[in-house]
Amino acid sequence: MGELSVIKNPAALTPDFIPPRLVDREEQMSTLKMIFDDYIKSPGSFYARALLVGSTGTGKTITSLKFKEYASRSSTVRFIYVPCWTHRTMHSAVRHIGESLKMSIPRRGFSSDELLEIIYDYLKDNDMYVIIVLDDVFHIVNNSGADSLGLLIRFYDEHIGEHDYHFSLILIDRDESLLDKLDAGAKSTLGRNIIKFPPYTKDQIYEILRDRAQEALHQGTYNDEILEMISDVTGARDGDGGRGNAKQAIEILWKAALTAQQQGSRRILPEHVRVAIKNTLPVHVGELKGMDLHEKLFLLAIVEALRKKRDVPYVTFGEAEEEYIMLCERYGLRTKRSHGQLWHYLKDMEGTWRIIETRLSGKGMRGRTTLISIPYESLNVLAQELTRILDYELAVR
Ligand SMILES: Nc1ncnc2c1ncn2[C@@H]1O[C@H](COP(=O)(O)OP(=O)(O)OP(=O)(O)O)[C@@H](O)[C@H]1O
Repeated sequence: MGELSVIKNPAALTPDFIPPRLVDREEQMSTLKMIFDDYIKSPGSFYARALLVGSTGTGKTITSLKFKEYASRSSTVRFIYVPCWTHRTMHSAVRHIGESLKMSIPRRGFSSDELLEIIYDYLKDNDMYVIIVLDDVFHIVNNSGADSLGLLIRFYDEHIGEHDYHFSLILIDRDESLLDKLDAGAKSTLGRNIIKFPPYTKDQIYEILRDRAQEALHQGTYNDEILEMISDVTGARDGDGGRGNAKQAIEILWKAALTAQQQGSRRILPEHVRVAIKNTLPVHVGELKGMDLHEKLFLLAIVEALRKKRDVPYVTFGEAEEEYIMLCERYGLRTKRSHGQLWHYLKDMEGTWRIIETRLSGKGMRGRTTLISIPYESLNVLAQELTRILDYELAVR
């Protein structure tokens, strides 16, 4: 029997894939269009420059690629994309620009400034107009210094009077600290054209995943709750840096789908997602031993309630509480914690121990109730560990 296939189009889960639609980046896209429209419609008319900033996985690269699609439709302006993690010095970046134009660039003997002049003359002689994208430009600043970038940003200061702007510039960086490293002139020009990419919220990540899953996975191999489980752990949360990264979310979806497929499952199950999350996120789950006895019991109750569901990654607070009461009885504990205390434990498990995630139920359920999931660890591993600790602690009491 052949392997059951979950993944329909693996290419759609790779970083190179360009999705048909961008989720919630209309504002950034329209600012880009505003800054560059004159350059695109009347090439050479002025020097357009923009700085795209945002933490990793917030869609800066993909937005610049979508902008390229848009601009290429309506004009003769060409794009030259420079991945600065490959071309880490100004010299290497400028060579790459020349090579993209099919120029024969001498290997030695020219500084990057001289090469840039040669490229500029070539563009002028051939009546060509380009938009240069320097992605992750901090590599160049780190290796060649901010001055070399400053010279590029103010390139036409030396060519005043020509009014023949043959290239424009899009810079991409993780934060705005770049500006402080530039000279005053470059800083003020670029500072006026900053486009910010905030981290994605849970809902935005969910939408990105839904679109991606439709492209990449067979119908019926996943459901909304699987995608929600991934958005819960990757979507931005107030005051929690490092989240809101779409790249990580897509990677988790890919790993979960692959695990499901390798295990011969027809569908992605919550346990596949847990393994994928554990392999992707640098999450440190707190030492369970440090928890209160009844907090551990309540956590085991959540684990057991989730294990009964298998296909569904969430249990309600009520279901967890019922399971907790049964567990207390099984362990012969007469004094149980109150509803309010259990609620307090829940907040602690989410905020301090970082082992659960909660969300409010959406439509389809009567009223709004708190849904609990455990995305960071396999349920079997947790159940074993908790039972071992509890058996010991209760035996020695
Ligand atoms: N708004 C979006 N809609 C659909 N897919 C998106 C969106 N934003 C990001 N993605 C996807 O998430 C992944 C990461 O996006 P991208 O590479 O553009 O991030 P980035 O901000 O450039 O990250 P880095 O700083 O690490 O280079 C890509 O696979 C991209 O297709």
